[in-house]
Amino acid sequence: MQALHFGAGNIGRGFIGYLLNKTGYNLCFVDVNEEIIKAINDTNSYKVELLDSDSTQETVSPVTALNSIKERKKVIQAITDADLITASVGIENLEKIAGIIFEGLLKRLEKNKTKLDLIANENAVRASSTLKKEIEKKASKKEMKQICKYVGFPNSAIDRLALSRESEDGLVALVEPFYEWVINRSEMINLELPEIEGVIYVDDLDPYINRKFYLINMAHAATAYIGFAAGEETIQSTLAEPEMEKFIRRVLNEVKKYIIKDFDFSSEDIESYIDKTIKRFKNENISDNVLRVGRAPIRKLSYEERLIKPLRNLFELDLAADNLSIVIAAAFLFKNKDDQEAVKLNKYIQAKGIEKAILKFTGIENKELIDKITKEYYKLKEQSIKSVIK
Ligand SMILES: NC(=O)C1=CN([C@@H]2O[C@H](COP(=O)(O)OP(=O)(O)OC[C@H]3O[C@@H](n4cnc5c(N)ncnc54)[C@H](O)[C@@H]3O)[C@@H](O)[C@H]2O)C=CC1
Ligand SMILES: O=P(O)(O)OC[C@H]1O[C@](O)(CO)[C@@H](O)[C@@H]1O
Repeated sequence: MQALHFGAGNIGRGFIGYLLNKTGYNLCFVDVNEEIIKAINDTNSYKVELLDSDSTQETVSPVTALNSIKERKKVIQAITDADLITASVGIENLEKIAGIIFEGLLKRLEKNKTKLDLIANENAVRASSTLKKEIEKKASKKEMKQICKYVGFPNSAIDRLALSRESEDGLVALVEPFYEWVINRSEMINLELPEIEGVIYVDDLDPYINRKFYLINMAHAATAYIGFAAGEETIQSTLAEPEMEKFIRRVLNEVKKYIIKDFDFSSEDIESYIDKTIKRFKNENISDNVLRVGRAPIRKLSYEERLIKPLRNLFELDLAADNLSIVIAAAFLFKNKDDQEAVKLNKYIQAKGIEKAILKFTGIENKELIDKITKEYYKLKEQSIKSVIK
C-alpha cells in the first residue's frame, strides 16, 4: 500500500506519517522544505520521540520524500500510484497544493480508475472539503464530475501536540503520548483499505471537530495570547501561574455552554475533557513557546475560527463571554516580528485603529461586540494582564 502525505512537518512526521507507517503503508512525503526532504531521504527514516518522562524514541522507516517544486513530475506520478493521500500543510497552504494534486488526479484518471480518498488534516472545520473546493477552482465541470466519481474527500479531526527538535540524528519529531485522529467514514469513497491504526472512524464528525477546535484549539491560542501579554515565554510557564490557569478555565467554561447545547455532550463529559486538556497543556515534558502556539493571529481571529465563532455563538444565545472577549483583545496585542500575520495586524491597527481592525479581521459587525473587545483592548494596554483577568 502506498501513501502520499503532503507536509513533512511536526504533524506530518510525528502523527499522520507515524500511524500510516504503523498500518503498513509505504510512505512518501511531499514538501517544499529541502532540508527536511534531504534528511528523510538520507536515511529513509526519521525519529519520533514521545514527550513522556522516558523520552521514548521510535524510528519510522521506510520513508521517502519528494520536493513538490523541483520534482513535480515524480509527485504527479506518485499521485497516480497512491492508495491514500493525506495532507497537513496548514489550512492556508491547501490552495498551494491543490494545483499539483489536480494535475496528478487528472493523470491518474487516464490510467488508474481506482477509488482514492484524500484527507486534509488541519486545525480547521472541514479541511478536506476546503481542499476539494480549491481543486474545483482549477477544474472544468466535466473534470470535477470525473474526479468526484473516483475521489473522496473525507473530513477529519486531529489532536496531538507535535513539535520538533534538532539533534545529532537530524530533526526529531516530538509528540505527546495522547492522540486522537477521527475520520468521517461516511465521506470515504474507498472502504477496501485496512483501517488506519489508532484512527476513530465515525459517521458524524461535527461533535468531534467542534469540541476539539472550539475548546482545545481555542484554549491553547487563548493561553498563548494571555501568556504573551503577561511576558511569559511558554504555555507551561503561563499555566503554572494559578490566576492564569483559573482564567483559562473560565474562558473554557464560557465556551463549553454552547458546545454542550449544540452537540449533545453531557456537562460531565465536557468537564472531564476540559480537565484533560489543561493537563495536556501543562505537560512538564513539553516547553511550548507562546509565539508558536499564537502563530498566525489573523487566521485565528477570522470569522469561523476558534476565537470568533464561539464569541458570536455565545452572543446569539445571550450567554456571557466576558473572559473570551479579553482573550480576543489580547490576540490583537500579540506581536512577533517573525510572524507575517502578527506584523500585518499590528501595522493595520497602528494605521487605522483597533475598531476598524476588529471589523476587518474578525468580520464581526455587531457594535456591542466590537465595543466590548475595544474596551478590553484599551484596558490591556493600560493595565497589567493580571489586574484585567482577576
Ligand atoms: N503541531 C501541532 O501540535 C498541531 C498542528 N495541527 C495542524 O496541522 C497542520 C500542520 O501543522 P504543523 O505540522 O505543526 O506545521 P509545520 O509547519 O511543522 O508543517 C507544515 C509542513 O508543510 C510544508 N508545506 C507548506 N506548504 C507546502 C506546500 N505548498 N507543499 C508541500 N508542503 C508544504 C512545510 O514545509 C512544513 O514542513 C496545521 O494545519 C496545524 O494547524 C493540528 C494539531 C496539532
Ligand atoms: O496552526 P495552528 O492552528 O496554530 O495549530 C497548531 C496548534 O494546534 C494545537 O494542536 C492545539 O492547539 C497546538 O499544538 C498547536 O500549537
